Amino acid sequence: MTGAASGAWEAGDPPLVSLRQISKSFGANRVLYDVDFELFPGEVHALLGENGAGKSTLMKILMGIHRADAGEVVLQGEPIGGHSVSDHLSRGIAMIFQELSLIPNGTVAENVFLGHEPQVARLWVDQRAMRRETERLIASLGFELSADAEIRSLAFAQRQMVEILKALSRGARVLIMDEPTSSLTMREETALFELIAGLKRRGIGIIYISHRMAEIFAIADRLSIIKDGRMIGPLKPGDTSVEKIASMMSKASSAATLPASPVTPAVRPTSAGPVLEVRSLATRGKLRDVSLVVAPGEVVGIAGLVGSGRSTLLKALFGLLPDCRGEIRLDGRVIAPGRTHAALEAGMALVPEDRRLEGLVVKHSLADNIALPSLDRLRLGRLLPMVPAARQDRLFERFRQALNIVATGPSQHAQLLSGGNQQKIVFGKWLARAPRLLLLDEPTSGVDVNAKAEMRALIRSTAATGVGVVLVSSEFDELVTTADRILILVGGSIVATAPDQADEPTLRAFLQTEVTAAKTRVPA
Ligand SMILES: Nc1ncnc2c1ncn2[C@@H]1O[C@H](COP(=O)(O)OP(=O)(O)OP(=O)(O)O)[C@@H](O)[C@H]1O
Repeated sequence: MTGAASGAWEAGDPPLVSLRQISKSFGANRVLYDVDFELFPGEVHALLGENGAGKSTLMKILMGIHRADAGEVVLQGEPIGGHSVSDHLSRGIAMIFQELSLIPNGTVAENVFLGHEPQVARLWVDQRAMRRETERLIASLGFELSADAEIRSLAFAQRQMVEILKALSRGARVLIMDEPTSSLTMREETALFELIAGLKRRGIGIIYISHRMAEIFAIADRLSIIKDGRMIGPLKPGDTSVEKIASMMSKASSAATLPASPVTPAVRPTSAGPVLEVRSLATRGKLRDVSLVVAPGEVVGIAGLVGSGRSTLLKALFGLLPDCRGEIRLDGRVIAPGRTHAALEAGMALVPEDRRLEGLVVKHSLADNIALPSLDRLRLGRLLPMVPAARQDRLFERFRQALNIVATGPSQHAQLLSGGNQQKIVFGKWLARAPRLLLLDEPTSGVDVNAKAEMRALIRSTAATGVGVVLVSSEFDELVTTADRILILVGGSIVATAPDQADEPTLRAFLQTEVTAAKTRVPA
């Protein structure tokens, strides 16, 4: 599907939204410089830029969360004055967040109309009208969804649909989507693109933020790039290429070199054998009889659909699941399952998928965050347990350069960093510990295209020092370019190894075949 071909947007239509000459600073940090941006009815306009370039800030101004220092937001020819989220929402501007904000034990209809329920004589909620309206909306978009279904029973993609219904029920004309495919299976991704085509036909304009180039070329009518707070574009996807966009986004492209001495190696290999040996690992319902071996210097990729048990496997290895059974050996030494402290001590490190919940102490400084797992090695000495701030700052500086982290300095609070830069901090803090085994769960999710390449090179160069790596990723290009071997996980079991040297389409097709085969297999 090409964006322009499937869209309702025609050049010459008046714009739905115009952002004119927008400027914004946070304290002394100037983030946006005189930015112009337009969105037309029925258009998918992709917004790109390196992590920390200012995309979310611009969108928050459009949504009324932040007020611009200068410039104006114009909706269908009318400038929007104040900055109030409810005002902008009532004018039809809505954002579909990555972390969805639904009430799990409410129904679809209750969530869709949350906060603007139809009422009977302003006394009570008109349940029937709410259901009827929800069903009408569902039917008009051709969703497969019941108005009565409870949110907690729905898959992520269906929850995303509810978020979209919620926005449309409030009369949204502008939808902002931030990395909407990151938690979707392949089939759900196709369904989302079809849904977007339907929204376009209704004249809804979509601002699509993503670091995944393939999907931008699949669905965007136009794209604009923010570089260091300044706007480049708009461009037509047909007039450019992934390489050109990557070089337009990048400042001076920084060399992906790991700081040569990551603190000091924590645990030296005790044998020349495998780094990791796992036998018959199982957790109730989620992992079944998983066995795998990782050699020193090897990157083992795990491919699977959403819900196949990929994150569970990493958590089980790292001792985060108490009800886990089986045998785990690191450098030949047995690590009891369900013991995080033992896993950490033995030299494992886990970069979790959910950086905000599991990866960062958001109210602490970047230097604190990056140093946290390495404090024992940053201390002055055994008898002098204090950690000099300068050591933490130096550690932060090394990773800031290697990963091109956009931050005001080591003392900046982690919560003020852009999403992609937060991910780089989580990645850096575990790399700094110099682990023996690095467990990576979607390590480059939300990270810009240049930084993705840098992080992948870093994973390779870390492995080259003898570290074992288990890499879970839903980005097939990441697996085929970074992993030495790719295991296929279906329904909590490793069912196959992908063919050597498989390219992206081969891996995609191989996984699909294994998923289909697993459905027909009789359970043992
Ligand atoms: N509330 C805030 N206070 C201070 N600084 C902020 C705040 N919000 C964002 N920033 C800073 O503004 C800059 C732009 O951040 P923004 O989140 O807009 O980037 P982004 O392009 O969306 O990045 P990403 O791709 O990583 O999501 C960053 O340097 C960030 O640290």
